[in-house]
Amino acid sequence: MTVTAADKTGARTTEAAGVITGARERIDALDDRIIGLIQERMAVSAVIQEARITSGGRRVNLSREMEVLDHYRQALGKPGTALAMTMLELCRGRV
Ligand SMILES: O=C(O)C(=O)C[C@]1(C(=O)O)C=C[C@@H](O)C=C1
Repeated sequence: MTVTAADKTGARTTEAAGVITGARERIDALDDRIIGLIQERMAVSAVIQEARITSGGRRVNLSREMEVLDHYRQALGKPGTALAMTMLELCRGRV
């Protein structure tokens, strides 16, 4: 059995299926860029943590994490805080 564009997108018309397919391609490209930026952030965060640990400090700096969480919350609202917490976990591991 053939799977049509409408089946794949959930649209009920070929016009809507075309819009959705095009927009999904843009989302996939955006997600690739977001993932790349997250990986870049992880690398920069690792440099900071390594410098602090090598100097005798701790991996985690809670006051800075509060600033990061507040930044995301101000930009994206409450879900922004959850997103920032996941980002911080990716960058410094679980605490
Ligand atoms: O800014 C720092 O001091 C960092 O170590 C970076 C970072 C972050 O990824 O934003 C990671 C761990 C710290 O607990 C706080 C923030």
